[in-house]
Amino acid sequence: MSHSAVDAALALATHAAKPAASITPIPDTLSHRSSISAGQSEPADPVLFVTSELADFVKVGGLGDVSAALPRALLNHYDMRVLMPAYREVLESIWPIHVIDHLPGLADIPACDLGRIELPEGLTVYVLICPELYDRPGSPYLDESGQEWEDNAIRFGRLSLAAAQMAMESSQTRFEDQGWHPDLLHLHDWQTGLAAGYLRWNGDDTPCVYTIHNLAYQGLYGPEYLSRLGVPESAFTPQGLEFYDRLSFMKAGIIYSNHITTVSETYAREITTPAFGCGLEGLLSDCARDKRLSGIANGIDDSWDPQTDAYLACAFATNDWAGKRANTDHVRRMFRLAVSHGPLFAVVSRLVHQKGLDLTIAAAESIVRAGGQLVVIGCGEPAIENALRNLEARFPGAIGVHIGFSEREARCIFAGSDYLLMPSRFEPCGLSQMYAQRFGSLPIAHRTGGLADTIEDGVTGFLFDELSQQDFQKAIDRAFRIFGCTELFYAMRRAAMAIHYQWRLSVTPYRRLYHQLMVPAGVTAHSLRHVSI
Ligand SMILES: Nc1ncnc2c1ncn2[C@@H]1O[C@H](COP(=O)(O)OP(=O)(O)O[C@H]2O[C@H](CO)[C@@H](O)[C@H](O)[C@H]2O)[C@@H](O)[C@H]1O
Repeated sequence: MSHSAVDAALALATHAAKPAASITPIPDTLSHRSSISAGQSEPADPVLFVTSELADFVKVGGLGDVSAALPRALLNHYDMRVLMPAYREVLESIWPIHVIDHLPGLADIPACDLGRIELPEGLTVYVLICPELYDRPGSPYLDESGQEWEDNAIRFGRLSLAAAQMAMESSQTRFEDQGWHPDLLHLHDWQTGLAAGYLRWNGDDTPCVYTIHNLAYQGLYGPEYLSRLGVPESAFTPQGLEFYDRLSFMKAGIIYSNHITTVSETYAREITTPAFGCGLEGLLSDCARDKRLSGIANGIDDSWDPQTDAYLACAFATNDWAGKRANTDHVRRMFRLAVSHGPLFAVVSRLVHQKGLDLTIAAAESIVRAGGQLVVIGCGEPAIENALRNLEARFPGAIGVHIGFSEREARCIFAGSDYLLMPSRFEPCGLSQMYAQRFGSLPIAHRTGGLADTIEDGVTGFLFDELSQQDFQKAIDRAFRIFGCTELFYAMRRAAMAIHYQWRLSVTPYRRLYHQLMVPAGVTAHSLRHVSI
């Protein structure tokens, strides 16, 4: 059978769910004004992208990747700038920081300095210099022993407050950096949710887009934090940011922002249901009804290219399967695995309940018995880390585990593996499956969220419907069978490598959304009330 005949046969055999329509499609309202901005004949609209991670400095998971790529992808159309905390990794980076302003504190939130860093590709990053909150070892969210920083509410209250202070139109405190002042805030996840609240409580109507990357992390704190964070008592109601007697950063973002997005169309629908809504499904259903909720899929940046990736043992292109095999051999050596002709399965993941590692751990023995091998890189919950270490000890030479975080190793594993296991319980978008596909590793994944939208079952990977050991095992069995049919296997690889989820595709819906929300210059209805937050 020729390659194209195999491809056609595979395409016919697929049972994949096609990406469904967005629950709130963003209407095409881009006017000449935006295109003029794109052509740079008048200044592009200023947008502040507020995030707790940026892969240039620090990345815990997918948010770091998105924050590094999406603002850069939007730079052609907007004067996009990023705001983030000056963690130790930022302070110790090679990039000079120019201190440009001082932001006052509020209640228990300390005052801080605002620095500016110029990153490659013209990306300006504002950093919050507040060593007492951010200059420490550990991750942005956890201390070195894996416990949440006990002052996270204040740390991310500080980030949210800074975003609001920078956007406020108050004549007294109006922020401006050489004429730059944001006309729109793009907030990400619970760590930034209070920003929209701080604006509204001060009568400021600067538009806010709030993107949910993971609804499961909500930033919930006791009512004593109302006064500590300077949140008005009147906001502590079920219609405000109260969530079962606690203050919810996530709910603040949803309630006070103009529009909510999440990172795939399927997840946007899922979070309006009790199974995925984490208790916020009612509110999110209301948002959907009011056309305030949309799904805009993530992309992946151009550095994910097996032909140019400097981290790989051997660059390779589609059909250069010897080149791909050189990477497989390299990964086997990295993890001290035996020489083998069987398939190499991989996990590159945060080791958390969401990712269904319990299913992978339970399937590992059957993978080894069937002649496969497994490599894992990840870090997270100690119980999962220990279970994986035990697995490695039980199957030396067949299972290799690296508890840790390494971009280089992750890329080598995507390039060297045949299959990537992602039995996620839920997956807002998922980037790893897209990286794997680019590098010719076929994802085996639960049909949920962004996984359902980016994997075509039997063509660019394998999907299973029910989150059960049995269904997952069936998908793994199918992968073994395909591995034995070389032509089919290579055809799937080719199909997976051919898809490229470029950020360019996500830029258009974000532009439409920004455009819809930004009031044309000169007719802004911003409150010019004197406020001091
Ligand atoms: N030990 C390790 N070493 C090196 N790299 C590692 C690693 N562990 C994970 N990574 C990398 O971290 C990223 C993880 O991104 P994902 O999107 O797959 O999941 P995450 O749950 O973090 O993101 C959340 O936000 C993103 C962004 O919106 C959504 O796609 C996702 O569904 C949602 O859960 C990938 O780039 C992966 O390669």
